[in-house]
Amino acid sequence: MSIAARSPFARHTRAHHPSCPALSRQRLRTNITVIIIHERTVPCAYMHSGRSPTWYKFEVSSTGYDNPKRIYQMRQLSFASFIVLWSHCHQAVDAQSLSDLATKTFDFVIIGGGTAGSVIANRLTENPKFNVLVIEAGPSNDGVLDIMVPAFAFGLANTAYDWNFTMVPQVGLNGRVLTLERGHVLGGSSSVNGMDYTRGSSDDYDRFARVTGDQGWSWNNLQPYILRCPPADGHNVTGEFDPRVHGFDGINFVSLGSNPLAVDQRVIQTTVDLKDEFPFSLDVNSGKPLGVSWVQSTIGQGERSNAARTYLAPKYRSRPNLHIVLNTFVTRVLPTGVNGPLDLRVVEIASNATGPRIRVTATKEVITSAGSIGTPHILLNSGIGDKADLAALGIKSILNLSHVGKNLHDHPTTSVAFLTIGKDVPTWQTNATVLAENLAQWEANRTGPLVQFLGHHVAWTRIPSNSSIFKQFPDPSAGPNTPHLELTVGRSDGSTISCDVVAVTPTSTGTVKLRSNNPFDDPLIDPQFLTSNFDLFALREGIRTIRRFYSGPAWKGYIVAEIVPGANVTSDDDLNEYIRNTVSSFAHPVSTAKMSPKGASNGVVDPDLRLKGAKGLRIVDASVMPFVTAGHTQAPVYIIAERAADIIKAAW
Ligand SMILES: Cc1cc2nc3c(=O)[nH]c(=O)nc-3n(C[C@H](O)[C@H](O)[C@H](O)COP(=O)(O)OP(=O)(O)OC[C@H]3O[C@@H](n4cnc5c(N)ncnc54)[C@H](O)[C@@H]3O)c2cc1C
Repeated sequence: MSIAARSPFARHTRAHHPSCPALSRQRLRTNITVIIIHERTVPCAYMHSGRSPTWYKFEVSSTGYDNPKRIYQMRQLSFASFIVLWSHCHQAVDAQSLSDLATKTFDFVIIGGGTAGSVIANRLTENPKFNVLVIEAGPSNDGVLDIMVPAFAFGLANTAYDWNFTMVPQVGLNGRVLTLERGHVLGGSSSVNGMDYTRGSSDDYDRFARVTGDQGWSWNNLQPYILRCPPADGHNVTGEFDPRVHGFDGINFVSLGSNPLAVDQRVIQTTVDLKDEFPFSLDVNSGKPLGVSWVQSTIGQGERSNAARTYLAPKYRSRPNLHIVLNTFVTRVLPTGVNGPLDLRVVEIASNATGPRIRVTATKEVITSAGSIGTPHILLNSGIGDKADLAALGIKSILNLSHVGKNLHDHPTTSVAFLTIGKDVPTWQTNATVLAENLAQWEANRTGPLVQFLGHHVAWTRIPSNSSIFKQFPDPSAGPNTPHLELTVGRSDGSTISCDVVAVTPTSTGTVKLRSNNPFDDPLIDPQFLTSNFDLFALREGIRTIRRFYSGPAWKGYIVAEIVPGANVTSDDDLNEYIRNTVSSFAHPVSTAKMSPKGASNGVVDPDLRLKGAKGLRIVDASVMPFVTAGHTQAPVYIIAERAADIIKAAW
């Protein structure tokens, strides 16, 4: 059952409003006015060809709502998506339905219907005796083209599906202010992410086990949960992955790229020509990711496989014991007020900043799955965090846990791009006719170029052990199977090749703090990028490594020139300046409510993910990782959430 109220505009589907590329002003049948106020070209983070897709900025006004003007951005062809977006944003639960929640009984209340929250909701409601409520701040993911179509993944930043966070000025990046995308929609960041599926290394999980004192978090002991995410795809994938390291009956889809790229063979040839430095690795998810492997993505049956589509599929959403409320913001968790140990089973919610605050109580547990930014934000607003910091903002402390919001790890990334002799062919990014054709194919049978997202290969490399940097820093990686660098080789759009260089074992750590005592104010996010020289060294090393990759024989006569940073940018100082001016977040913030051993004074949760110093509340999301894994972070979140669901079920 879903409690989400129906939108008055829900009837405005794609069928009612076909694409309208020439639109400049459109009055719809309802009271919405849409005006294109600004047209701009968004530089493609992953391509340096200068042929970025054109986007449009909309000012939207309506009567009858308390938030009459909003600015949205989207592709021209996505006007229909705009209508879906608008209707979803206004599927607000009315005050009556919201206060009705306070009178109902729930065994578990899950804060955040994101990646982890969807897994927990699914697994707990397998038991018909558990009545579960999920509270999600964002709208529904249903029918949103930019979420469903894999190739449109970059269209989701700065929309209503993104929290639109900005960071504090980064001292390590010449004071630049970066954005941080986070999913603000059912399915959370799995609904907006780049869909890369990487578990990280076996060392990463063995280190989780070591630092938490719980062998249940080790690579071997997590295998039942790791194998719940299978690769499934229509084409012949022999030689592109290792079926022995995958399960085939999980809920999520994971697949291999289905549209061959012109450069694929050159990449594979490089793993032969330069095999000492860039060996072929059959499966990035074997626990030993080092080498060049085929990319695995959370794409299935031609569509993004996000947690809302899979773990909250209609057959699960229709369970009578699962209740999902959308567009509803959790402001705080509160004590039950019963004498005895601090018992945090009350959740305070509101539709918006000025609306009434309603309290919902869980009879068994509250599970916070609001992500690495949302979770510490809610805890701090609740008075759970560093007592002195909270006092400075006038917030009464209910639990002095100084590590809340500390220890923020994220992956800094820069890029390298080359000009090739490859010919530009019109693509959906550059040509409206091609886009219309590709979209028609995708809509007809979920195939074609729009099922692709970026390239097919990634190289995972280590900084050599005799490198000078290890005289200044201990090796920050979790072990010898663990890469220091991710290099997205083989991403080509015809005439250019681009490559993300990612430092996947960063040593800079930062914070998530409160800006004010108003829960509706965005937090202060400060990853402290490149404040550690190790991270700067790693990115320099990454740029030099990628230059060696593309100087292999397979690329002779194909690569014409280096576009950025440019072949003349070679000295440490010049590379440092380029890196400081270009680094952005790879969108992998974690560890802001990290796990530590039972009884340890550091950390925020114990290895069973219970909040330290209280009862009634667990945290299950990316914030509990003690370190960032050396890979993308959604697979670890799925794995953590699958095990957490079993821990919770066992407890009850
Ligand atoms: C742009 C982008 C690209 C990425 N690319 C990749 C990739 O290619 N591969 C990969 O493995 N990982 C990628 N990631 C990272 C990965 O998606 C995340 O690490 C993972 O999904 C986080 O899961 P989570 O459950 O911790 O949080 P989320 O999935 O973000 O879920 C948190 C949920 O809580 C909700 N919420 C937050 N605060 C509140 C509140 N106060 N009240 C109610 N609800 C609230 C949010 O709206 C959200 O739905 C990417 C992330 C982004 C944003």
